[in-house]
Amino acid sequence: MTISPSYYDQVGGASAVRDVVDLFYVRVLDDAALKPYFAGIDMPRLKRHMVVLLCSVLGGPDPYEGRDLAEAHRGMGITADHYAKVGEILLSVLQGAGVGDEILQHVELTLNKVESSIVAEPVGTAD
Ligand code: HEM
Repeated sequence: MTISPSYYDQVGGASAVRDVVDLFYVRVLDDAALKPYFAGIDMPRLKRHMVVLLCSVLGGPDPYEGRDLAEAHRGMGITADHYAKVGEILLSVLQGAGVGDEILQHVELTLNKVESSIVAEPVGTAD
């Protein structure tokens, strides 16, 4: 019987995820529309929490112990457009790091699932 390695192992573990997260925030802060959200934020701490979250989404060994995503983003007024931009940056950095389609799809699905916790406006409502 073959036990296939977790997505976490396939992407190269914590050090690969750290590299992805570093580049992710470089790209996010490089975007004039996104940068203001991060004014005054403790970026090393944010990066640490994002690394642990992304590792756990990929099936890594440690559970995410940062704040609940709804609580962490409450009151920021994040729009669906800005959310989409951030999601695209994450997927493009993962793709640039050589992460395969199956894992990209898993991350995209997860991003869709947590969107309503993070954006400040109703998601997917017609009126
Ligand atoms: C795309 C999905 C997103 C994920 C998975 C995510 C994940 C996280 C995580 C894990 C934290 C740290 C929570 C903690 O303090 O324990 C955080 C905080 C934060 N996020 Fe996000 N985030 C996302 C989208 C966004 C977007 C779209 C924006 C703004 C455009 C944003 C802005 C922030 C800011 C400013 C903080 C710092 C909050 C603080 O320390 O007070 N995030 N996010």
